[in-house]
Order: sequence, then structure tokens, then C-alpha cells
Amino acid sequence: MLRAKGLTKRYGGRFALEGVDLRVEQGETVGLIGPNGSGKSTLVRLLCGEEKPDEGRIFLAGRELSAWSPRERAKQMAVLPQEALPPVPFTVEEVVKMGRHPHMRRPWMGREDWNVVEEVLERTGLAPARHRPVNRLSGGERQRVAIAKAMAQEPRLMILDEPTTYLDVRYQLEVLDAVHRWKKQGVAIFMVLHDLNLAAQYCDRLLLLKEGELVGEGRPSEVIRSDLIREVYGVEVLITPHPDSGVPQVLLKAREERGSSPIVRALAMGKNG
Ligand SMILES: Nc1ncnc2c1ncn2[C@@H]1O[C@H](COP(=O)(O)OP(=O)(O)OP(=O)(O)O)[C@@H](O)[C@H]1O
Repeated sequence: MLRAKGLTKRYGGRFALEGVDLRVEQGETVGLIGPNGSGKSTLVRLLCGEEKPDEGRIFLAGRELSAWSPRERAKQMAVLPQEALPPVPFTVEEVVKMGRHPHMRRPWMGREDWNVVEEVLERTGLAPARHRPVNRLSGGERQRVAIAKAMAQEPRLMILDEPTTYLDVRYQLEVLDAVHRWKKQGVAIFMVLHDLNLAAQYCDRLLLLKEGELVGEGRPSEVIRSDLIREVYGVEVLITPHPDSGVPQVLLKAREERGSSPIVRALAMGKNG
């Protein structure tokens, strides 16, 4: 569904991405992980056509990304950016309806469009809030509306940049369960996640970025390894299988030499007067 080869991007001569290859099949969830500044958002911007790579090519459903018209591309691919939805003065229902635009042949909604909007509002639990203006919702509620709009678009590929930002643990799981259901319906999913434990639980494959280069790729058990996490993030971790599913889970180890950090020492001095 999505294939990229040799993607390279420079900003002012500095490499943000270098020689990245990837593919996402239908019905597969691929997670992108990596530390701050490793190039995750840059890669997302290239894959959704927002920016052009300096080198490399991207194919969507077998056709070069740049060859798709915006409308036809929107039927194939929905994107949930990190800053998903500004606090606009539209109602929840109006925003979800916007997701149907690429499918509408006339300027008004047909029966099929209304059916999809109704189903999405029900499935996301937003039906009771349908007439509420989005600018009066919390960050987490707005995130759910953005996800509902993307669902109404009925894409074959969904690209999500940190979809759990702003969400408490319950909604993090709700959103990722919804993503998992799309995948089961055959949608290809590519998502950036900071939380390594959620990434291991919800992704079939993981890509690990370090300073713009892919340094790990494979099943969660092949990528979530203490040596690789130490090398890429510079922290000591313990890896243990999840008691239910057996997927690797990361336990953070506190740094041993607490006293040696200048910040910790300064804080301790402040505390002691
Ligand atoms: N528009 C830009 N102009 C200049 N440099 C940029 C630009 N966008 C990103 N960069 C640089 O490219 C590198 C990768 O940034 P990017 O935002 O892709 O990282 P990230 O992995 O998404 O980080 P985070 O986890 O903090 O969101 C960083 O060094 C960043 O400063």
C-alpha cells in the first residue's frame, strides 16, 4: 500500500533523514519509534506529500505519490498530524462530515455519506456531543473528533503522527483499539509512537530511527531490545514479556549515580535551603 525507497531530506545542509526504505502492506500496522529529533515527523511529512524528499521515491498503492490528484489521494490515504485539530468554531458533526469531501461527487451529502457519518459518530462515542462546537472541547476530545473525521474518510492507508498525544490512558487505549479495528478491516496503518510499550503492543512491525537513519526494523521482539534501546536512547532499560500477550515491555531503570547530575545536585541544594 505504501513503499518508500532511499528517502533523504536535508535542512540547511544537515541530514534530517538519510536513505530510508520502508513498506506498509494492507492490514498491517507499522510503528515508527525513535528519540526526539531523530526524523520521525520529517518522514511523516514526506510520506503524506506535505514536503518533497531531496532524494528517493514514494509509492502509494503502486503509483508514485506525486502522480495522485489531491482528491484521489485523499480517498486512499488519511493523515492525522501531531497538531490534529485547531479549536475551530464548527460542531463535531460538521467536522466529521468534512471527512466525506473526497467521496462526494456533488456539493451535498448523499445517503451513503450520511450513513458513514452516523456510524462513525456512534462508534467513536461522539454521537451525544455531535452539536457541540469543537472550540469548546478539551485537547483529548478534539483528538477523538480528528480521528472520527479520518475514519469518515474511509482511507486504505492511515498515517498517524503521535495519535495518543493529549489523551489519558483510557482514551489512549480506545484510540489504539480503534486503529487496531481498522487494521483488521484491511487498512494499512503507519504511526509514530513515543510510548515503546504501546508500540510493542499495537504494531506488527517497528522501525527505529536514530539521527535520520533506520537502525532497527522488525517484529517488536526484534527491535525492543535493551542493547538497541541503550544505543539509540542512551538509557538503561529492563525488557520483560507482557504477562498477557508476551510482547516485550520496557521498564525504565533510574540512573544509578543520581548525585552526579548537575541538575539533580542543584535541585537537592535548593530543597535543603
Ligand atoms: N523545517 C525544518 N527546518 C530545519 N530543520 C528542521 C526542520 N524540520 C525538522 N528539522 C530538523 O530535523 C531533525 C529531525 O526533526 P523531526 O521533527 O523530524 O524529529 P522527530 O523525531 O519528529 O522529533 P520529536 O520526537 O521531537 O517530534 C531535527 O534536527 C530538526 O531540528
